Amino acid sequence: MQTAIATVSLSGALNEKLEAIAAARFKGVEIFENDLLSFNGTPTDVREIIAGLGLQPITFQPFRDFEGMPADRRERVFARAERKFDVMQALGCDLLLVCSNVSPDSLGAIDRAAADLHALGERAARRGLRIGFEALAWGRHINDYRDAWEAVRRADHPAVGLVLDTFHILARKTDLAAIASIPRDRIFLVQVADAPVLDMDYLSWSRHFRNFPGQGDLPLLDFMAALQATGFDGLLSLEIFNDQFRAGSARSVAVDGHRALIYLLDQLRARTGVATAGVPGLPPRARCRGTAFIEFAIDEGDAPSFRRVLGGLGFRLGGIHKSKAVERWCQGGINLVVNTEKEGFAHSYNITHGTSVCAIGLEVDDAAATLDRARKLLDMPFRQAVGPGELEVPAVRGLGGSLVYFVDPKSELARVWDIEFAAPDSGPAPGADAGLTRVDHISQSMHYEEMLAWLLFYTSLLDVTKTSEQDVVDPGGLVKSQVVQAPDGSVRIVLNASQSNRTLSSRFLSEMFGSGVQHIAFATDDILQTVARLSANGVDLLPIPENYYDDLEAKTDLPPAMIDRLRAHNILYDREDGAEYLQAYVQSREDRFFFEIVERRGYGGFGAANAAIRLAAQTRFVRQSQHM
Ligand SMILES: O=C(O)c1ccc(O)c(O)c1
Ligand SMILES: [Mg+2]
Repeated sequence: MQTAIATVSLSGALNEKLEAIAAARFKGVEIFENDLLSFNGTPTDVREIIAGLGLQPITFQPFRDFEGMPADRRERVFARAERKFDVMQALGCDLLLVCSNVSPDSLGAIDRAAADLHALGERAARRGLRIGFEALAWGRHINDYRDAWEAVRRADHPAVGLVLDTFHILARKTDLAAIASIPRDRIFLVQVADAPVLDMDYLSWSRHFRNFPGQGDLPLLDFMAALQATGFDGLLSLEIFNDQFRAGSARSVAVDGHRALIYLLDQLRARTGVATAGVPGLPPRARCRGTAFIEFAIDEGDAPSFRRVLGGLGFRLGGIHKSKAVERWCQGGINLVVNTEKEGFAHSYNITHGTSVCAIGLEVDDAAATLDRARKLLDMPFRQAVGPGELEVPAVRGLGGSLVYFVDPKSELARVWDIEFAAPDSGPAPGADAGLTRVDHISQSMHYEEMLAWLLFYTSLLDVTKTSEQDVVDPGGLVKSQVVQAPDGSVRIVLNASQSNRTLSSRFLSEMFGSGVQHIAFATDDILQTVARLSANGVDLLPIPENYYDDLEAKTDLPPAMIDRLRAHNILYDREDGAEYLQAYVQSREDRFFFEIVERRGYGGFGAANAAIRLAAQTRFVRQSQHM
């Protein structure tokens, strides 16, 4: 299988797109005519750029409104095609993609389309070129791959073949059974695109909302399995019309595309047991066992107050790094790493972002295999110099340049705390343990354009599923929120983004100079006891308005004494199908990260019903603090 991507999928000028495509290690490229027309260079120049980058131009496209034109316009259409053939020969590209006619002037009948395709095939063959015919979902007469195939079959010309595009096929929910009857050498090109399920006309949906395989909701694996059954081993190309991708960085979008394709073929192998030739086998998606640690990059000036916050939350100093200015703070099964080093990764991260989470450590079944998978998915491994007596903990770059480390219970990594840390001689007197048991979830804020990329990063690497996208109302605008989580809930990561720059999520991005962890939720088995201890430790919780509790009283059958306790401690409450969720937020005076406490009583969600209340309370609180 040869992997490729269409230039239309990326931002920039043609040369920039080509460079990004080569850098992302694709072999082939579909040249979109508009990218050529707007490029300041001849087709021969483009041919040289492509060759210089080690790429192959696999298709020139699209050639529109061809088949079924009335007799008086037919010659004109062929003359137009001959001009495109000239360009293709200069480009060194042998396949012209002809998409089905959308013109109201066009005439139907498969035989007419077949005759036109045959005649075009004759002309193409004279120049050593080929024609691939594709059914657009909104084609006037041909909008179904089965009709396109019938036209190609009847054209009966070796230079005329079929182009299958998953968007057009799956958007219309076309039955896939007929793919099995298409001889594999008659399929000249397969274009893959995913998309979220949206209720809109095919053309707008296709031109603005396509995304990479795995980023949308279309049953791409069903299609791939049907295609694999034909023995197809040809060109597989991403053709993604997406407004966010066109606005993003061509280089990172191209890498995302390749990652998505590798992951798609990996899932296909897992499903059918048949590997795709030329695609390396990957270790399975990493099974998550929990959050091993969260590392904070802190400068020395901020460290005392940060330690006070941790102490107030019931954490105690559990270890001091043997050779670095790094501390381990513990409570229940939670490990927080406080890094105040003056060099190295955490230090540079702190210089750019200030006090922030610079790394997340995930416990997986097999850390080395996880890193191997990450490499094969074109994720970015991270290494820095390791001192004597230190372990090299496998890591990749995560959101906003932060790190994701992998540890496991089966290697030396399991003993990292014993190997690298010594017991503290003395430390600040700890506040009372607050009963926090584990990291419940980590919430990350990012730019809207990045969200699809990070969903793909997590879902392709880890054994996690994503929930559907939710809109949360912030006083400053809407926030899109989507969760990736392990099947057993051992790891839950909430991804937030908004297009408004006035939401808490966006203010965090500007305050922190980039995307990153905005809040961390710790779990407790008894939130009432936890908040009582926090209160005794002098920790203030975010005030929740009285109206909220009045409404809670009206809509639930909670006993008044319980409502009073929730009210007294500023605890938010949600119930779904008998399962309960209780949450409280630690006050934060800035638009920076903050902590949350949650108790789940069989509850799997994230208190979506309370999100708007909480965001309003936080916004109000930060504004008041800033005016004090
Ligand atoms: O949106 C279009 O017009 C268009 C053009 C060429 C394609 O291959 C396609 O899938 C869509
Ligand atoms: Mg297409």
